[in-house]
Amino acid sequence: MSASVTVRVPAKVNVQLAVGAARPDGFHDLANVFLAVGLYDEVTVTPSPDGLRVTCDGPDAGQVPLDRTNLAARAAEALAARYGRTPDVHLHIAKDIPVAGGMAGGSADGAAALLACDALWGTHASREELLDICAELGSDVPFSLVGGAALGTGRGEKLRPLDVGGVFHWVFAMAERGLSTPAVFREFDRLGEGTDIPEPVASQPLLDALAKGDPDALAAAVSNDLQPAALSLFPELAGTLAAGRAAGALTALVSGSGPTTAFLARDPESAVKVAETLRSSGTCRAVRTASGPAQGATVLSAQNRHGIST
Ligand SMILES: C[C@](O)(CO)[C@H](O)COP(=O)(O)OP(=O)(O)OC[C@H]1O[C@@H](n2ccc(N)nc2=O)[C@H](O)[C@@H]1O
Ligand SMILES: Nc1ncnc2c1ncn2[C@@H]1O[C@H](COP(=O)(O)OP(=O)(O)OP(=O)(O)O)[C@@H](O)[C@H]1O
Repeated sequence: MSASVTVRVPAKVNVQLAVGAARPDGFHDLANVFLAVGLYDEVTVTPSPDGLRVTCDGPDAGQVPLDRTNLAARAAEALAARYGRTPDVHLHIAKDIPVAGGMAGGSADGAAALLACDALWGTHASREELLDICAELGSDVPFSLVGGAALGTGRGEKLRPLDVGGVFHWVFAMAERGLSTPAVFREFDRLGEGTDIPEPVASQPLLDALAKGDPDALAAAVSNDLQPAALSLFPELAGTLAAGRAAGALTALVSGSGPTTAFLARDPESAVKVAETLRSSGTCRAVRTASGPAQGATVLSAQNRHGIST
């Protein structure tokens, strides 16, 4: 049995986020087109005789809960419960995905911890079982496991993989503070009060643009129904979006529930230019470039108790 397993897991951007009316259970039906992008967390799991423990390093580590509310801890507990064992592991998160940024950072850690514990414990859960546990943990977690590009329906957990015909180059601007996902959905409900909210449907031009790998067509088709709600709670984001557009981005949008803003560039050179301009614009905390699609949660290395890679 391995004594340490490391899993790498990507962030996501939603290139389409169509949101329906609130359901009786409080969730919203979505047509959620996910694209995984190359900003990664790594979760390393090792046996811990003293019980479950979480540690974290990285620029945003101070904002990550280290108790049992951490999605990585919840994933380890969920897998252990299914297989009738104790979740006696140390989970270390090397965090590079912004926290509370709308890029599914916590969800990514949940998916990574699940895959890592499955490998460490040799539980050999089926893909379906892993996806079931992911869906219990959160709406974005199944996609973090799968990666690539996918259409999420239901609350976002029912996935259909999508073809992507090329690499898309993105710039991400991190905001000065986070936004709470439930608060953004609540604001969406408030803004929509008294209006007819249509059923969420995936955009065919958008799916075609992804399949062709055509950045201009994708730029013309992206949409995010949560953007007005995110802007209402965080009006300064309008300035960041405008700065990126003025810098030559093909399009600018809020990533998921925000407040990270996403800018599509035609090529890597143009992404670097947009990133430089945004960095000096004074409208954001930090700027990163990343391309997608990126691979979902992947076991990077496993070591036995003698420290030998297996
Ligand atoms: C905004 C997105 O990131 C887009 O991918 C997701 O829809 C949010 O996914 P997530 O963070 O995994 O969300 P969950 O942990 O499942 O739910 C957190 C909260 O967000 C709201 N929520 C989430 C998903 C959904 N389809 N409808 C909702 O209304 C609910 O208030 C819920 O209590
Ligand atoms: N492993 C984790 N990493 C970061 N935050 C976590 C983690 N586990 C739980 N959380 C909690 O979840 C909250 C949201 O963090 P997260 O980074 O997942 O937001 P997000 O990227 O906006 O999520 P999403 O895009 O899925 O809506 C944090 O404020 C934190 O309290």
